[in-house]
Amino acid sequence: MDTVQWIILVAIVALAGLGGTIGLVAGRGRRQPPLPPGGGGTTTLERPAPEEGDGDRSGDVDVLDSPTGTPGATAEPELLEPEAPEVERPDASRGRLTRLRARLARSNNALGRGLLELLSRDKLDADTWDEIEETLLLADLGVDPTTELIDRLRERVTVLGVRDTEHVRELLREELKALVDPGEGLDRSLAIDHAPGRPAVVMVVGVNGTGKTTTVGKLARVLVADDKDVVLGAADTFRAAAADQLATWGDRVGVPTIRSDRDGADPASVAFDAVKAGIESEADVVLIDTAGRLQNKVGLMDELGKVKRVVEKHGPVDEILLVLDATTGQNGMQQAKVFSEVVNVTGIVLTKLDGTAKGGIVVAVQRALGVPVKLIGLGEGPDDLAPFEPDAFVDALLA
Ligand SMILES: Nc1nc2c(ncn2[C@@H]2O[C@H](COP(=O)(O)OP(=O)(O)OP(=O)(O)O)[C@@H](O)[C@H]2O)c(=O)[nH]1
Repeated sequence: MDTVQWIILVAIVALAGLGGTIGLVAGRGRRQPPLPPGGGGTTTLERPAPEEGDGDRSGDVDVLDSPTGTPGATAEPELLEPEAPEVERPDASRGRLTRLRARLARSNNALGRGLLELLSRDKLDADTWDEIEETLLLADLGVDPTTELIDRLRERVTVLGVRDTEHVRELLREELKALVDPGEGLDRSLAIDHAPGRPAVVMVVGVNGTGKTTTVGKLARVLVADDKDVVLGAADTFRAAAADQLATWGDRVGVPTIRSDRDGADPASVAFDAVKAGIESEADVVLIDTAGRLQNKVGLMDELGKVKRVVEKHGPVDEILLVLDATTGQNGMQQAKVFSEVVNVTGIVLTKLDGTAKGGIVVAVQRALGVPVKLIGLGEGPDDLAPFEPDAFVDALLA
């Protein structure tokens, strides 16, 4: 080959190489989908803030956002499809308390072990009974239940002369069980069976910081694990982060969240839209998170009362769950009373029972409100919420 032929050959090879590179770059560019609106991979779409008191609007719920939903119309929908986030399959709710029992037993060690030790002493004198009383009061059992328990135990242990540890444990178990589950027709099931044409509506109320939003998120997972279609309503519009937090819980299990993008928007309107979206999507359950500022009772009453009234335009609210932080003791009892005067509480959720030796609060709060504990929170993990089962609870206390 002479020089001219060499130059022509090198030029052809160089051009072919350049063409290939351009092709690869262009191809990669086409396959790269643009970020979904808002970026960051979140799929929560936000609605304009509703007008104050404008609850009864129709046709404007355009915000049923879901990780599996499709964003707004585009010329090339296949290029704009966001990557579907991984949807988790939560643990089944059955038997959860048994699984989480070790946490309850650990934190309430002082109660169960302490009582058993005291009751197994050779001599059950007045001082020992005082110590037993103190242990029960420290566990927040409340004065009346403590007196009742001591009277009954005194009678059975002293009079019958029961001494061996197994027998004492059995008597204590029976007496604690009688207090935790007084058998006055306390129905611990959640009212989550939807009526024809509308979902069951569950409102979750409580002071901020008690674990309300977390509980709504965990409860959504319990329901999803039980094959329910759920819609979340972020009616805690007082703190914008609360709606973000709720939407994140929902996203993880493929549950849509209805929210407003405006801080301080009308909570009743958001709750109304959530139920409306639940009806339209034929959901089984709508869970509504609310704000619980306790600045004064009148303000709270106005806000929660309005949310309930507006939601009831769609049909009755089936369940009102009051979330109480078990670590707050008597303070929590005070909150419970205020809330129960404001709304008709139908069930109690006791959170943070993993971090307190005050398991006796279950008895105290049921007595004070005449309403059953239906769920308990036993940790910060997503599946650390369990249906309350009196037998498993008492067994854990005495483990
Ligand atoms: N250890 C423990 N922590 C919990 C439990 N439930 C909730 N928490 C924690 O309590 C803190 C407050 O929970 P939130 O759900 O934000 O409380 P909130 O009542 O909704 O408060 P706002 O978001 O301000 O309305 C969070 O750090 C939760 O992880 C529980 O059962 N055990």
